[in-house]
Amino acid sequence: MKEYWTSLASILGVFAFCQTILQTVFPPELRFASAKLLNRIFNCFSTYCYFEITEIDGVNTNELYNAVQLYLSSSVSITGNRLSLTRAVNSSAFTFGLANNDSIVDTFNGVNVVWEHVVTQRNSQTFSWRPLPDEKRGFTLRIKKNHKHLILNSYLDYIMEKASDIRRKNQDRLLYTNSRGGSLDSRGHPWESVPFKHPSTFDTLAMDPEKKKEIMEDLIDFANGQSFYHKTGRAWKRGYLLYGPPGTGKSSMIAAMANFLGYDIYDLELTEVHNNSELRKLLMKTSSKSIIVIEDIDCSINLSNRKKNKNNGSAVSSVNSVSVSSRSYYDTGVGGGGEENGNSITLSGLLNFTDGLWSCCGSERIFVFTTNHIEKLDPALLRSGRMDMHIFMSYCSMQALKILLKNYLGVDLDDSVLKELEEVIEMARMTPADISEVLIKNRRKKEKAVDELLEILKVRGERNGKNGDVREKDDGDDDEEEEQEKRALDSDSPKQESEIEDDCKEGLEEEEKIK
Ligand SMILES: Nc1ncnc2c1ncn2[C@@H]1O[C@H](COP(=O)(O)OP(=O)(O)OP(=O)(O)O)[C@@H](O)[C@H]1O
Ligand SMILES: [Mg+2]
Repeated sequence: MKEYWTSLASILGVFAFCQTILQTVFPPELRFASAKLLNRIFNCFSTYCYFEITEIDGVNTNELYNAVQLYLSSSVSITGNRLSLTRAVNSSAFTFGLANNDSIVDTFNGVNVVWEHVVTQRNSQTFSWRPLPDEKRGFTLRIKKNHKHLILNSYLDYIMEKASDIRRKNQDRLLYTNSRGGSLDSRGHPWESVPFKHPSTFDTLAMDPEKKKEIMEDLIDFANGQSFYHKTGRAWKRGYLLYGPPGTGKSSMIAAMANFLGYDIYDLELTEVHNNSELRKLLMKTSSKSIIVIEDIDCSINLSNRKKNKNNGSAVSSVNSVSVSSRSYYDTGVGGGGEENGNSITLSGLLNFTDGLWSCCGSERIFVFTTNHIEKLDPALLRSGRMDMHIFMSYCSMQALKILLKNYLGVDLDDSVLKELEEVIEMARMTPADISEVLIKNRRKKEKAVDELLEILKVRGERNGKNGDVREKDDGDDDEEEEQEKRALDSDSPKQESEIEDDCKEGLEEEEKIK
Protein backbone atom coordinates (compact mmCIF):
# COMPACT_ATOMS: atom_id res chain seq x y z
CA MET A 1 0.00 0.00 0.00
CA LYS A 2 2.85 2.31 0.97
CA GLU A 3 4.50 1.65 -2.40
CA TYR A 4 1.29 2.49 -4.19
CA TRP A 5 1.05 5.89 -2.51
CA THR A 6 4.73 6.60 -3.20
CA SER A 7 4.38 5.88 -6.93
CA LEU A 8 1.15 7.92 -7.16
CA ALA A 9 2.89 10.87 -5.46
CA SER A 10 5.81 10.67 -7.86
CA ILE A 11 3.50 10.55 -10.92
CA LEU A 12 1.65 13.63 -9.66
CA GLY A 13 4.98 15.31 -8.95
CA VAL A 14 6.15 14.63 -12.51
CA PHE A 15 2.84 15.95 -13.86
CA ALA A 16 3.12 19.19 -11.85
CA PHE A 17 6.76 19.59 -12.87
CA CYS A 18 5.93 19.14 -16.57
CA GLN A 19 3.14 21.68 -16.34
CA THR A 20 5.44 24.29 -14.76
CA ILE A 21 8.02 23.70 -17.50
CA LEU A 22 5.28 24.13 -20.12
CA GLN A 23 4.14 27.40 -18.56
CA THR A 24 7.62 28.89 -18.55
CA VAL A 25 9.13 27.42 -21.72
CA PHE A 26 6.27 27.47 -24.25
CA PRO A 27 4.76 30.70 -25.59
CA PRO A 28 1.06 31.24 -24.63
CA GLU A 29 -0.27 30.21 -28.10
CA LEU A 30 1.39 26.80 -27.76
CA ARG A 31 0.37 26.31 -24.15
CA PHE A 32 -3.15 25.08 -24.93
CA ALA A 33 -1.94 22.47 -27.40
CA SER A 34 0.84 21.31 -25.10
CA ALA A 35 -1.54 21.11 -22.11
CA LYS A 36 -3.86 18.97 -24.23
CA LEU A 37 -0.97 16.71 -25.15
CA LEU A 38 0.04 16.41 -21.52
CA ASN A 39 -3.53 15.55 -20.58
CA ARG A 40 -3.53 12.81 -23.18
CA ILE A 41 -0.30 11.37 -21.87
CA PHE A 42 -1.67 11.51 -18.34
CA ASN A 43 -4.92 9.82 -19.44
CA CYS A 44 -2.87 6.95 -20.88
CA PHE A 45 -1.51 6.25 -17.43
CA SER A 46 -4.81 6.87 -15.63
CA THR A 47 -6.80 3.81 -14.62
CA TYR A 48 -10.12 5.63 -15.11
CA CYS A 49 -12.13 6.75 -18.09
CA TYR A 50 -14.60 9.61 -18.02
CA PHE A 51 -17.89 10.15 -19.85
CA GLU A 52 -19.49 13.56 -20.18
CA ILE A 53 -23.26 13.64 -20.38
CA THR A 54 -24.27 17.20 -21.13
CA GLU A 55 -27.77 18.54 -20.65
CA ILE A 56 -27.97 19.89 -24.19
CA ASP A 57 -26.44 17.84 -26.91
CA GLY A 58 -25.80 20.25 -29.78
CA VAL A 59 -29.29 21.63 -30.31
CA ASN A 60 -31.31 18.84 -28.72
CA THR A 61 -32.03 18.08 -25.10
CA ASN A 62 -30.05 15.02 -24.09
CA GLU A 63 -32.49 12.35 -22.95
CA LEU A 64 -29.72 10.54 -21.12
CA TYR A 65 -29.02 13.59 -18.95
CA ASN A 66 -32.65 13.68 -17.79
CA ALA A 67 -32.62 9.95 -17.19
CA VAL A 68 -29.41 10.11 -15.11
CA GLN A 69 -30.83 12.99 -13.09
CA LEU A 70 -33.95 11.02 -12.33
CA TYR A 71 -32.07 7.80 -11.66
CA LEU A 72 -29.68 9.48 -9.25
CA SER A 73 -32.56 11.30 -7.54
CA SER A 74 -33.69 7.98 -6.07
CA SER A 75 -30.27 7.13 -4.58
CA VAL A 76 -29.10 10.60 -3.52
CA SER A 77 -32.23 11.09 -1.45
CA ILE A 78 -30.98 8.25 0.77
CA THR A 79 -27.23 8.73 0.76
CA GLY A 80 -26.47 12.35 -0.08
CA ASN A 81 -25.55 15.01 2.47
CA ARG A 82 -25.95 18.04 0.28
CA LEU A 83 -28.87 17.80 -2.09
CA SER A 84 -30.69 20.06 -4.48
CA LEU A 85 -34.41 19.92 -4.06
CA THR A 86 -36.75 20.96 -6.87
CA ARG A 87 -40.42 20.97 -7.60
CA ALA A 88 -41.43 21.57 -11.19
CA VAL A 89 -44.16 24.11 -11.96
CA ASN A 90 -47.59 22.53 -11.51
CA SER A 91 -46.06 19.31 -10.24
CA SER A 92 -46.93 17.73 -6.95
CA ALA A 93 -43.66 15.77 -6.62
CA PHE A 94 -40.38 16.93 -5.08
CA THR A 95 -37.23 15.80 -6.84
CA PHE A 96 -33.92 15.31 -5.07
CA GLY A 97 -30.79 15.94 -7.03
CA LEU A 98 -27.04 16.10 -6.71
CA ALA A 99 -25.99 19.61 -5.68
CA ASN A 100 -23.87 21.53 -8.18
CA ASN A 101 -20.37 20.09 -8.55
CA ASP A 102 -21.09 17.39 -5.99
CA SER A 103 -20.45 13.70 -6.59
CA ILE A 104 -21.87 10.35 -5.56
CA VAL A 105 -20.75 6.72 -5.77
CA ASP A 106 -23.11 4.22 -7.36
CA THR A 107 -22.71 0.45 -7.57
CA PHE A 108 -23.83 -1.68 -10.51
CA ASN A 109 -23.19 -5.43 -10.75
CA GLY A 110 -20.63 -5.10 -7.94
CA VAL A 111 -18.71 -2.36 -9.77
CA ASN A 112 -18.33 1.12 -8.23
CA VAL A 113 -18.72 4.17 -10.45
CA VAL A 114 -18.67 7.86 -9.57
CA TRP A 115 -21.10 10.46 -10.83
CA GLU A 116 -20.26 14.14 -10.64
CA HIS A 117 -22.75 16.91 -11.38
CA VAL A 118 -20.77 19.60 -13.19
CA VAL A 119 -22.31 23.06 -13.48
CA THR A 120 -20.49 25.97 -15.11
CA GLN A 121 -21.57 29.37 -16.37
CA ARG A 122 -22.23 29.40 -20.10
CA ASN A 123 -20.05 31.69 -22.13
CA SER A 124 -22.37 34.58 -23.01
CA GLN A 125 -20.67 34.98 -26.38
CA THR A 126 -21.63 31.47 -27.48
CA PHE A 127 -23.70 31.79 -30.63
CA SER A 128 -26.95 29.87 -30.76
CA TRP A 129 -30.02 30.17 -32.94
CA ARG A 130 -32.22 29.65 -29.90
CA PRO A 131 -31.91 30.91 -26.32
CA LEU A 132 -29.82 28.61 -24.14
CA PRO A 133 -29.93 28.37 -20.32
CA ASP A 134 -27.33 30.50 -18.48
CA GLU A 135 -25.77 27.46 -16.88
CA LYS A 136 -24.07 24.62 -18.67
CA ARG A 137 -24.98 21.42 -16.84
CA GLY A 138 -23.78 17.92 -17.23
CA PHE A 139 -22.86 14.72 -15.44
CA THR A 140 -19.43 13.14 -15.53
CA LEU A 141 -19.35 9.40 -15.12
CA ARG A 142 -16.05 7.92 -13.90
CA ILE A 143 -15.50 4.20 -14.46
CA LYS A 144 -12.35 2.11 -14.08
CA LYS A 145 -10.99 1.35 -17.54
CA ASN A 146 -11.06 -2.40 -17.01
CA HIS A 147 -14.76 -2.21 -16.02
CA LYS A 148 -15.81 -0.10 -18.98
CA HIS A 149 -16.66 -2.91 -21.41
CA LEU A 150 -18.07 -4.98 -18.63
CA ILE A 151 -20.81 -2.63 -17.58
CA LEU A 152 -21.10 0.54 -19.64
CA ASN A 153 -23.86 -0.43 -22.10
CA SER A 154 -25.89 -2.51 -19.70
CA TYR A 155 -25.50 0.18 -17.02
CA LEU A 156 -26.80 2.91 -19.32
CA ASP A 157 -29.72 0.72 -20.45
CA TYR A 158 -30.48 0.02 -16.82
CA ILE A 159 -30.48 3.75 -16.03
CA MET A 160 -32.85 4.54 -18.91
CA GLU A 161 -35.24 1.81 -17.84
CA LYS A 162 -35.10 2.74 -14.16
CA ALA A 163 -35.62 6.42 -14.98
CA SER A 164 -38.76 5.78 -16.98
CA ASP A 165 -40.09 3.57 -14.17
CA ILE A 166 -39.41 6.32 -11.64
CA ARG A 167 -40.95 8.90 -13.93
CA ARG A 168 -44.10 6.87 -14.25
CA LYS A 169 -44.34 6.07 -10.56
CA ASN A 170 -43.28 9.32 -8.93
CA GLN A 171 -44.06 12.01 -11.36
CA ASP A 172 -47.37 13.20 -12.59
CA ARG A 173 -48.08 12.02 -16.04
CA LEU A 174 -48.02 14.91 -18.43
CA LEU A 175 -50.45 16.39 -20.87
CA TYR A 176 -48.57 18.06 -23.70
CA THR A 177 -49.93 20.62 -26.10
CA ASN A 178 -48.47 22.37 -29.14
CA SER A 179 -50.43 25.59 -28.52
CA ARG A 180 -47.26 27.66 -29.04
CA GLY A 181 -47.29 26.67 -32.70
CA GLY A 182 -43.96 25.44 -33.99
CA SER A 183 -41.78 27.65 -31.77
CA LEU A 184 -39.34 25.98 -29.41
CA ASP A 185 -38.69 26.68 -25.74
CA SER A 186 -35.21 27.26 -24.33
CA ARG A 187 -34.65 23.50 -24.11
CA GLY A 188 -35.64 22.97 -27.73
CA HIS A 189 -39.11 21.52 -27.08
CA PRO A 190 -42.10 22.39 -29.26
CA TRP A 191 -44.50 20.95 -26.66
CA GLU A 192 -45.72 22.63 -23.46
CA SER A 193 -46.78 20.37 -20.64
CA VAL A 194 -48.94 20.38 -17.53
CA PRO A 195 -49.51 17.51 -15.09
CA PHE A 196 -52.27 15.27 -16.31
CA LYS A 197 -54.85 14.71 -13.61
CA HIS A 198 -58.02 13.61 -15.39
CA PRO A 199 -59.88 11.22 -13.07
CA SER A 200 -61.59 9.22 -15.81
CA THR A 201 -60.90 5.47 -15.66
CA PHE A 202 -62.40 2.39 -17.27
CA ASP A 203 -64.39 1.93 -14.05
CA THR A 204 -66.05 5.32 -14.38
CA LEU A 205 -66.62 4.98 -18.11
CA ALA A 206 -70.20 4.10 -18.95
CA MET A 207 -70.31 1.74 -21.90
CA ASP A 208 -71.06 -1.84 -22.81
CA PRO A 209 -68.87 -3.98 -20.46
CA GLU A 210 -68.04 -6.43 -23.27
CA LYS A 211 -66.75 -3.64 -25.46
CA LYS A 212 -64.88 -2.12 -22.56
CA LYS A 213 -63.21 -5.46 -21.83
CA GLU A 214 -62.23 -5.85 -25.47
CA ILE A 215 -60.59 -2.42 -25.51
CA MET A 216 -58.76 -3.03 -22.23
CA GLU A 217 -57.43 -6.36 -23.48
CA ASP A 218 -56.32 -4.75 -26.71
CA LEU A 219 -54.43 -2.09 -24.75
CA ILE A 220 -52.75 -4.67 -22.52
CA ASP A 221 -51.75 -6.75 -25.55
CA PHE A 222 -50.29 -3.65 -27.11
CA ALA A 223 -48.34 -2.58 -24.01
CA ASN A 224 -46.91 -6.08 -23.53
CA GLY A 225 -46.33 -6.66 -27.22
CA GLN A 226 -42.76 -5.47 -27.71
CA SER A 227 -41.42 -8.85 -28.83
CA PHE A 228 -44.52 -9.57 -30.93
CA TYR A 229 -44.21 -6.31 -32.85
CA HIS A 230 -40.49 -6.91 -33.28
CA LYS A 231 -41.04 -10.47 -34.49
CA THR A 232 -43.67 -9.45 -37.02
CA GLY A 233 -41.68 -6.47 -38.30
CA ARG A 234 -44.33 -3.95 -37.33
CA ALA A 235 -43.75 -0.56 -35.77
CA TRP A 236 -44.78 -0.71 -32.12
CA LYS A 237 -47.75 1.59 -32.39
CA ARG A 238 -51.51 1.30 -32.56
CA GLY A 239 -54.28 3.56 -33.79
CA TYR A 240 -57.75 3.97 -32.32
CA LEU A 241 -60.56 5.94 -33.90
CA LEU A 242 -63.26 7.04 -31.46
CA TYR A 243 -66.41 8.22 -33.16
CA GLY A 244 -69.94 9.05 -32.13
CA PRO A 245 -72.18 11.95 -31.09
CA PRO A 246 -70.94 14.71 -28.76
CA GLY A 247 -71.03 13.82 -25.07
CA THR A 248 -70.72 10.06 -25.46
CA GLY A 249 -67.33 9.84 -23.75
CA LYS A 250 -64.65 10.02 -26.44
CA SER A 251 -62.40 12.40 -24.51
CA SER A 252 -63.17 10.52 -21.29
CA MET A 253 -62.09 7.30 -23.03
CA ILE A 254 -58.71 8.85 -23.97
CA ALA A 255 -58.14 9.90 -20.35
CA ALA A 256 -59.14 6.40 -19.18
CA MET A 257 -56.68 4.84 -21.65
CA ALA A 258 -53.86 7.09 -20.41
CA ASN A 259 -54.65 6.34 -16.77
CA PHE A 260 -54.92 2.63 -17.49
CA LEU A 261 -51.54 2.36 -19.23
CA GLY A 262 -49.77 5.16 -17.33
CA TYR A 263 -48.91 6.97 -20.59
CA ASP A 264 -48.45 10.69 -21.23
CA ILE A 265 -50.84 12.42 -23.62
CA TYR A 266 -49.80 14.62 -26.53
CA ASP A 267 -52.85 16.65 -27.52
CA LEU A 268 -52.01 17.71 -31.06
CA GLU A 269 -53.76 20.92 -32.13
CA LEU A 270 -53.60 20.59 -35.90
CA THR A 271 -54.70 24.17 -36.52
CA GLU A 272 -51.43 25.32 -34.92
CA VAL A 273 -49.31 23.22 -37.28
CA HIS A 274 -48.27 25.06 -40.39
CA ASN A 275 -46.83 22.38 -42.64
CA ASN A 276 -45.81 18.74 -42.93
CA SER A 277 -42.28 19.26 -41.73
CA GLU A 278 -43.56 20.95 -38.56
CA LEU A 279 -45.86 17.98 -38.04
CA ARG A 280 -42.90 15.64 -38.41
CA LYS A 281 -40.82 17.63 -35.93
CA LEU A 282 -43.63 17.49 -33.40
CA LEU A 283 -43.82 13.74 -33.86
CA MET A 284 -40.07 13.37 -33.41
CA LYS A 285 -40.27 15.20 -30.10
CA THR A 286 -42.86 12.88 -28.58
CA SER A 287 -41.66 10.30 -26.13
CA SER A 288 -42.34 6.58 -25.98
CA LYS A 289 -45.23 5.31 -23.86
CA SER A 290 -47.50 8.09 -24.97
CA ILE A 291 -50.88 8.67 -26.58
CA ILE A 292 -50.93 11.14 -29.45
CA VAL A 293 -54.40 12.59 -29.77
CA ILE A 294 -56.06 14.56 -32.53
CA GLU A 295 -59.52 15.52 -31.32
CA ASP A 296 -62.41 16.31 -33.66
CA ILE A 297 -60.29 15.64 -36.68
CA ASP A 298 -63.12 16.55 -39.05
CA CYS A 299 -63.49 20.01 -37.45
CA SER A 300 -59.95 21.13 -36.77
CA ILE A 301 -58.93 20.53 -40.34
CA ASN A 302 -60.66 20.33 -43.68
CA LEU A 303 -60.28 16.90 -45.10
CA SER A 304 -60.90 16.40 -48.75
CA ASN A 305 -61.14 12.83 -49.92
CA ARG A 306 -58.32 11.75 -52.11
CA LYS A 307 -59.63 13.36 -55.24
CA LYS A 308 -59.64 11.25 -58.33
CA ASN A 309 -59.12 12.93 -61.58
CA LYS A 310 -61.66 11.26 -63.78
CA ASN A 311 -60.31 12.95 -66.91
CA ASN A 312 -59.33 10.48 -69.63
CA GLY A 313 -61.26 7.86 -67.75
CA SER A 314 -58.36 7.18 -65.42
CA ALA A 315 -58.53 7.57 -61.67
CA VAL A 316 -55.44 9.50 -60.68
CA SER A 317 -54.90 10.66 -57.17
CA SER A 318 -54.39 14.41 -57.20
CA VAL A 319 -53.73 16.77 -54.32
CA ASN A 320 -54.38 15.08 -51.00
CA SER A 321 -55.04 18.20 -49.10
CA VAL A 322 -55.85 19.02 -45.52
CA SER A 323 -56.17 22.73 -44.98
CA VAL A 324 -56.11 24.19 -41.51
CA SER A 325 -59.35 25.68 -40.32
CA SER A 326 -58.13 29.22 -40.69
CA ARG A 327 -59.25 28.68 -44.26
CA SER A 328 -62.89 28.24 -45.22
CA TYR A 329 -64.39 24.73 -44.95
CA TYR A 330 -65.00 24.41 -48.64
CA ASP A 331 -61.65 25.84 -49.60
CA THR A 332 -60.25 22.35 -49.57
CA GLY A 333 -56.98 23.40 -51.06
CA VAL A 334 -57.45 21.27 -54.12
CA GLY A 335 -55.06 22.57 -56.69
CA GLY A 336 -54.07 25.42 -54.45
CA GLY A 337 -53.32 23.83 -51.09
CA GLY A 338 -50.32 21.78 -50.26
CA GLU A 339 -47.11 22.90 -48.69
CA GLU A 340 -46.26 25.46 -51.30
CA ASN A 341 -48.10 28.27 -49.52
CA GLY A 342 -46.30 27.33 -46.30
CA ASN A 343 -49.53 27.38 -44.35
CA SER A 344 -51.18 24.02 -44.79
CA ILE A 345 -50.54 20.39 -44.12
CA THR A 346 -51.47 17.78 -46.67
CA LEU A 347 -53.45 14.60 -46.19
CA SER A 348 -50.40 12.60 -47.19
CA GLY A 349 -48.51 14.46 -44.44
CA LEU A 350 -51.10 13.34 -41.94
CA LEU A 351 -51.09 9.79 -43.30
CA ASN A 352 -47.33 9.64 -43.01
CA PHE A 353 -47.57 11.05 -39.53
CA THR A 354 -49.61 8.03 -38.46
CA ASP A 355 -48.15 5.30 -40.61
CA GLY A 356 -45.08 6.49 -42.49
CA LEU A 357 -41.42 5.87 -41.81
CA TRP A 358 -41.39 8.77 -39.39
CA SER A 359 -44.20 7.34 -37.33
CA CYS A 360 -41.81 4.76 -35.89
CA CYS A 361 -39.06 7.16 -34.83
CA GLY A 362 -40.11 6.29 -31.28
CA SER A 363 -41.86 3.22 -29.96
CA GLU A 364 -44.85 2.17 -27.88
CA ARG A 365 -47.07 4.95 -29.06
CA ILE A 366 -50.79 5.08 -29.49
CA PHE A 367 -52.56 7.37 -31.93
CA VAL A 368 -56.14 8.34 -31.13
CA PHE A 369 -58.35 10.35 -33.44
CA THR A 370 -61.84 11.42 -32.44
CA THR A 371 -64.67 12.60 -34.64
CA ASN A 372 -68.41 13.16 -34.54
CA HIS A 373 -68.64 12.44 -38.28
CA ILE A 374 -66.74 9.37 -39.38
CA GLU A 375 -68.28 9.61 -42.85
CA LYS A 376 -66.34 12.80 -43.50
CA LEU A 377 -62.96 11.16 -43.08
CA ASP A 378 -60.86 9.89 -45.92
CA PRO A 379 -60.92 6.06 -46.08
CA ALA A 380 -57.13 6.10 -46.27
CA LEU A 381 -57.05 7.53 -42.78
CA LEU A 382 -59.31 4.78 -41.46
CA ARG A 383 -57.59 1.73 -42.82
CA SER A 384 -56.00 -0.85 -40.52
CA GLY A 385 -52.43 0.02 -39.71
CA ARG A 386 -53.45 3.62 -39.23
CA MET A 387 -56.63 3.31 -37.25
CA ASP A 388 -56.51 -0.33 -36.16
CA MET A 389 -59.59 -0.25 -33.98
CA HIS A 390 -62.73 1.76 -34.66
CA ILE A 391 -64.69 2.37 -31.48
CA PHE A 392 -68.23 3.63 -31.72
CA MET A 393 -69.24 5.64 -28.66
CA SER A 394 -72.99 5.34 -28.65
CA TYR A 395 -75.93 6.98 -26.89
CA CYS A 396 -76.45 5.65 -23.39
CA SER A 397 -77.47 1.99 -23.37
CA MET A 398 -79.01 0.15 -20.41
CA GLN A 399 -75.65 -1.39 -19.53
CA ALA A 400 -73.99 2.04 -19.56
CA LEU A 401 -76.85 3.55 -17.55
CA LYS A 402 -76.35 0.96 -14.81
CA ILE A 403 -72.70 2.04 -14.51
CA LEU A 404 -73.66 5.71 -14.32
CA LEU A 405 -76.30 5.03 -11.64
CA LYS A 406 -73.80 3.06 -9.61
CA ASN A 407 -71.08 5.71 -9.94
CA TYR A 408 -73.22 8.78 -9.37
CA LEU A 409 -75.81 7.56 -6.88
CA GLY A 410 -73.96 4.58 -5.41
CA VAL A 411 -77.04 2.38 -5.58
CA ASP A 412 -78.19 -0.81 -7.25
CA LEU A 413 -81.78 -0.12 -8.23
CA ASP A 414 -84.73 -2.47 -7.85
CA ASP A 415 -85.53 -4.71 -10.78
CA SER A 416 -88.88 -2.99 -11.30
CA VAL A 417 -87.23 0.46 -11.67
CA LEU A 418 -84.55 -0.97 -13.93
CA LYS A 419 -87.22 -2.52 -16.11
CA GLU A 420 -88.97 0.84 -16.45
CA LEU A 421 -85.71 2.53 -17.40
CA GLU A 422 -84.90 -0.24 -19.87
CA GLU A 423 -88.16 0.30 -21.69
CA VAL A 424 -87.36 3.91 -22.51
CA ILE A 425 -83.58 4.22 -22.62
CA GLU A 426 -82.96 3.17 -26.24
CA MET A 427 -85.75 5.34 -27.64
CA ALA A 428 -84.61 8.40 -25.67
CA ARG A 429 -81.21 8.49 -27.35
CA MET A 430 -79.63 10.47 -24.54
CA THR A 431 -75.87 10.76 -24.20
CA PRO A 432 -74.07 9.72 -21.01
CA ALA A 433 -73.18 13.43 -20.64
CA ASP A 434 -76.88 14.43 -20.57
CA ILE A 435 -77.76 11.65 -18.17
CA SER A 436 -74.89 12.39 -15.82
CA GLU A 437 -76.07 16.01 -15.66
CA VAL A 438 -79.47 14.87 -14.32
CA LEU A 439 -77.78 12.60 -11.81
CA ILE A 440 -75.28 15.21 -10.61
CA LYS A 441 -78.06 17.74 -10.03
CA ASN A 442 -79.98 15.34 -7.78
CA ARG A 443 -77.18 13.28 -6.34
CA ARG A 444 -78.22 13.96 -2.72
CA LYS A 445 -81.82 12.84 -3.36
CA LYS A 446 -81.47 9.49 -5.03
CA GLU A 447 -85.16 8.77 -5.52
CA LYS A 448 -85.74 12.17 -7.05
CA ALA A 449 -82.79 11.61 -9.37
CA VAL A 450 -84.26 8.34 -10.66
CA ASP A 451 -87.78 9.81 -11.01
CA GLU A 452 -86.52 12.84 -12.88
CA LEU A 453 -84.35 10.71 -15.13
CA LEU A 454 -87.26 8.41 -15.93
CA GLU A 455 -89.42 11.41 -16.73
CA ILE A 456 -86.85 12.96 -19.06
CA LEU A 457 -86.19 9.66 -20.80
CA LYS A 458 -89.91 9.19 -21.43
CA VAL A 459 -90.34 12.71 -22.82
CA ARG A 460 -87.31 12.34 -25.10
CA GLY A 461 -88.43 8.89 -26.20
CA GLU A 462 -91.90 10.13 -27.11
CA ARG A 463 -90.48 13.10 -28.98
CA ASN A 464 -88.11 10.93 -30.93
CA GLY A 465 -90.92 8.47 -31.66
CA LYS A 466 -93.09 11.26 -33.03
CA ASN A 467 -90.28 12.67 -35.16
CA GLY A 468 -89.74 9.18 -36.46
CA ASP A 469 -85.98 9.66 -36.42
CA VAL A 470 -85.35 6.60 -34.32
CA ARG A 471 -85.38 3.21 -35.93
CA GLU A 472 -87.04 0.21 -34.36
CA LYS A 473 -85.45 -0.85 -31.11
CA ASP A 474 -83.99 -4.06 -32.51
CA ASP A 475 -82.33 -2.02 -35.18
CA GLY A 476 -80.06 -0.78 -32.36
CA ASP A 477 -76.65 0.81 -32.08
CA ASP A 478 -74.70 -1.99 -33.68
CA ASP A 479 -76.46 -1.47 -36.99
CA GLU A 480 -75.94 2.26 -36.81
CA GLU A 481 -72.28 1.68 -36.07
CA GLU A 482 -71.90 -0.73 -38.96
CA GLU A 483 -73.72 1.54 -41.34
CA GLN A 484 -71.66 4.63 -40.43
CA GLU A 485 -68.41 2.74 -40.83
CA LYS A 486 -69.50 1.12 -44.07
CA ARG A 487 -70.41 4.49 -45.49
CA ALA A 488 -67.06 5.87 -44.46
CA LEU A 489 -65.00 2.99 -45.76
CA ASP A 490 -66.97 2.59 -49.00
CA SER A 491 -66.75 6.25 -49.85
CA ASP A 492 -63.73 5.78 -52.04
CA SER A 493 -65.32 7.95 -54.66
CA PRO A 494 -64.94 11.61 -53.87
CA LYS A 495 -67.85 13.50 -52.41
CA GLN A 496 -69.21 16.35 -54.43
CA GLU A 497 -69.07 19.65 -52.59
CA SER A 498 -72.87 19.75 -52.50
CA GLU A 499 -72.79 16.36 -50.72
CA ILE A 500 -70.29 17.66 -48.19
CA GLU A 501 -72.47 20.68 -47.65
CA ASP A 502 -75.49 18.42 -47.07
CA ASP A 503 -73.47 16.34 -44.62
CA CYS A 504 -72.48 19.43 -42.77
CA LYS A 505 -76.03 20.75 -42.59
CA GLU A 506 -77.31 17.36 -41.46
CA GLY A 507 -74.65 17.26 -38.79
CA LEU A 508 -75.57 20.69 -37.51
CA GLU A 509 -79.28 19.86 -37.50
CA GLU A 510 -78.58 16.64 -35.65
CA GLU A 511 -76.48 18.46 -33.07
CA GLU A 512 -79.26 21.03 -32.61
CA LYS A 513 -81.75 18.21 -32.05
CA ILE A 514 -79.46 16.54 -29.55
CA LYS A 515 -79.09 19.79 -27.65
N1 LIG B 1 -69.37 7.07 -21.56
C1 LIG B 1 -69.29 7.92 -20.52
N2 LIG B 1 -69.04 7.48 -19.28
C2 LIG B 1 -68.96 8.30 -18.25
N3 LIG B 1 -69.10 9.63 -18.35
C3 LIG B 1 -69.35 10.14 -19.56
C4 LIG B 1 -69.45 9.31 -20.71
N4 LIG B 1 -69.70 10.09 -21.77
C5 LIG B 1 -69.74 11.34 -21.31
N5 LIG B 1 -69.55 11.39 -20.00
C6 LIG B 1 -69.56 12.59 -19.16
O1 LIG B 1 -69.85 13.69 -20.01
C7 LIG B 1 -68.79 14.63 -20.06
C8 LIG B 1 -68.44 14.90 -21.51
O2 LIG B 1 -67.89 13.73 -22.07
P1 LIG B 1 -66.72 13.74 -23.14
O3 LIG B 1 -66.05 15.04 -23.15
O4 LIG B 1 -65.88 12.54 -22.89
O5 LIG B 1 -67.56 13.56 -24.45
P2 LIG B 1 -67.05 13.56 -25.96
O6 LIG B 1 -67.60 12.34 -26.61
O7 LIG B 1 -65.59 13.74 -25.99
O8 LIG B 1 -67.78 14.84 -26.54
P3 LIG B 1 -67.33 15.75 -27.79
O9 LIG B 1 -67.59 14.94 -29.03
O10 LIG B 1 -68.23 16.92 -27.70
O11 LIG B 1 -65.89 16.10 -27.60
C9 LIG B 1 -67.63 14.03 -19.32
O12 LIG B 1 -67.11 14.95 -18.42
C10 LIG B 1 -68.20 12.85 -18.57
O13 LIG B 1 -68.37 13.17 -17.23
MG1 LIG C 1 -64.32 15.32 -26.68
